[in-house]
Amino acid sequence: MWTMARSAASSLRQSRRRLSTAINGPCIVHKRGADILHDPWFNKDTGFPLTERDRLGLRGLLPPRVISFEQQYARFMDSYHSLEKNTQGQSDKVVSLAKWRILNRLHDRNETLYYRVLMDNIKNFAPIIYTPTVGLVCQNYSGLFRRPRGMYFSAKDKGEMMSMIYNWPAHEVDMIVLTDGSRILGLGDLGVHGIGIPIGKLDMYVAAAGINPKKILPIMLDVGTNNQKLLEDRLYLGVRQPRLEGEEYLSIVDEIMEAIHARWPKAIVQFEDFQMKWAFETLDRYRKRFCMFNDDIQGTAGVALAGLLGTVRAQGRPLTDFANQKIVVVGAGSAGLGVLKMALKGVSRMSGPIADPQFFLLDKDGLITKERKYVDPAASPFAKSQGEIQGYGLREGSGLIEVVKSVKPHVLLGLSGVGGVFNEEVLKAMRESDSIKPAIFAMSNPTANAECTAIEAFKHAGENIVFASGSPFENVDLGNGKIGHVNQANNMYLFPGIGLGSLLSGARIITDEMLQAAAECLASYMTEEEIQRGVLYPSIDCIRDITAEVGAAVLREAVAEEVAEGHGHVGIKELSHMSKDETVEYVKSNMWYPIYSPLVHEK
Ligand SMILES: NC(=O)C1=CN([C@@H]2O[C@H](COP(=O)(O)OP(=O)(O)OC[C@H]3O[C@@H](n4cnc5c(N)ncnc54)[C@H](O)[C@@H]3O)[C@@H](O)[C@H]2O)C=CC1
Ligand SMILES: CC(=O)C(=O)O
Ligand SMILES: [Mg+2]
Repeated sequence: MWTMARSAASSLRQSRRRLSTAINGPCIVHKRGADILHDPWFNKDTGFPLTERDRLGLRGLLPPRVISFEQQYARFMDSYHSLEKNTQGQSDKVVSLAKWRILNRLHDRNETLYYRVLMDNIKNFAPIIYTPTVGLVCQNYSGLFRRPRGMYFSAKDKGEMMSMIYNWPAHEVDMIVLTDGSRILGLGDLGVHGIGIPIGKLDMYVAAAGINPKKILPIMLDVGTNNQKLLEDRLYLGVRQPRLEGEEYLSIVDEIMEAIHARWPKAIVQFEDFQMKWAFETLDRYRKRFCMFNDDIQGTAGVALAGLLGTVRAQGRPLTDFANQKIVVVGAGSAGLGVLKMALKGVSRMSGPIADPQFFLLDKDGLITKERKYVDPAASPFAKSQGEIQGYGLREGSGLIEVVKSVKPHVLLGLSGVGGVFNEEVLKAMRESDSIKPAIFAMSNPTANAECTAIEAFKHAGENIVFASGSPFENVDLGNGKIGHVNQANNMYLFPGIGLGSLLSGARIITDEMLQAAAECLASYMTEEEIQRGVLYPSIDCIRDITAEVGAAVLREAVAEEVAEGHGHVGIKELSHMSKDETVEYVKSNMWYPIYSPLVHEK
């Protein structure tokens, strides 16, 4: 299946142009008057037509003039551009937070308008509501907090979660992103402040996958924090106690999972930014019982694999050559190990099982080998034996520069969370890579934690590299009329499609094959011409289209594997009779699109 379907790519190009604009039907609302104006799900601000104002008891509660959606949109964008102008010259932090605030105020007030401006300006706004600014927001959460968003379950709620879950006002929930705040991006344990991440991820679900914002739910599971600074902060909003551990911790996660499942048995749960030990343990514990996945392990792996296959194509080699690529992965955490696990599977699918894949794994203590006293079980398949590294003159704990100099890798991939670890010396050593187009993936987030910047990579490693980063960087002007293209290797290209495809198939569980299908779909999205220019991933402007394709691929795989049960009125029989194109259309037609729907009051 690992082939590049050129015709598929060109039909995708066409479908990118006809963005699905499903008309939303009327919306039932159980409130009236000021309660509607104060509910961002239903509020249209000055956009309520006069007849609706009469029907809903709004007459007199708004200025008389009706402002159209387009006018409201233009007014917001004007305010946004004024803010950009007025904050010129101020620090990045001040500007980013000011932009986040203006978007957040709109989010709090009018979700339809918020999601439309987000969708239409995704390239400019994703860096604000998602990485990197979301990291800054989490770090400053206590100070920025104005009103809650999502649900908060804490260690103090043990035994109560089954009833608490019914406090959420929406009857239907499709998509949940759950965190315990223990590893927020590369920023470490941020405790309850980590809620910003599920919020940002779910914003991407709405913008990219068209999940109805009334059916999303960010959840913070606050089991304490080991961040001393937060524990000592008198304004810290979370539980001021060290993190629960062991069985005590797991029993809390069990409880929330049972509560979610009891109220919304078909909801998809995305685990996000759990520290490694719990990321793997909870994935193993729940993946056969609930429809869930871990984005950092599984979503990241698929995105990285798609990029790695792109680098093989960029060298003009057949995909089967993937088995011969020398890949150095820096960071043996949930993300790095997820990538290697999926890459190993990819290699054996393409070339059959091979004894010693050319993968070299480093953590904070250097190269991981079988000589090491303790190797995490998830990392042990990638620990090198003496025999495998002898020829390279390497040993247990060899440093990064030593490894790069002796291995001459085709790919250097960072998921360490450590900013600048790909220093000048390391990048210069990549000039001796055995690849004609060495690849540098600095995937850690947010920007300050990237292993190197785009400018550093092109400057030190050479102009012939392909470069990808987890957080966005500008393309690099190489000064000779050429541009160094910057890719964003971020799991945002997959998680919305994984969630959407699982939802629309009514999957009982999310299998490895469904994730593999998602990765394959992303891998085959780019044309040969794009790949040759070093463009490994689509522009974020196309994220809704790529998500529809990924969603369809996941759905079809769920059906093929007989884990699908159908969704709404569309049963398994209908799903299994859909052609590939029909599946894509079906997925698109289920995407929510932000327009004002007529509101119908029902008691
Ligand atoms: N671009 C993307 O889509 C994604 C990026 N990430 C990023 O990856 C980073 C790591 O995430 P996790 O694996 O979950 O974290 P983790 O905490 O589980 O693992 C970090 C790993 O890096 C290693 N490390 C630390 N310092 C190092 C050094 N100086 N040299 C080599 N290795 C070092 C640690 O020993 C550990 O193995 C974070 O910054 C996160 O934002 C994670 C998921 C997706
Ligand atoms: C992108 C993401 O999931 C992370 O950095 O953790
Ligand atoms: Mg994450």
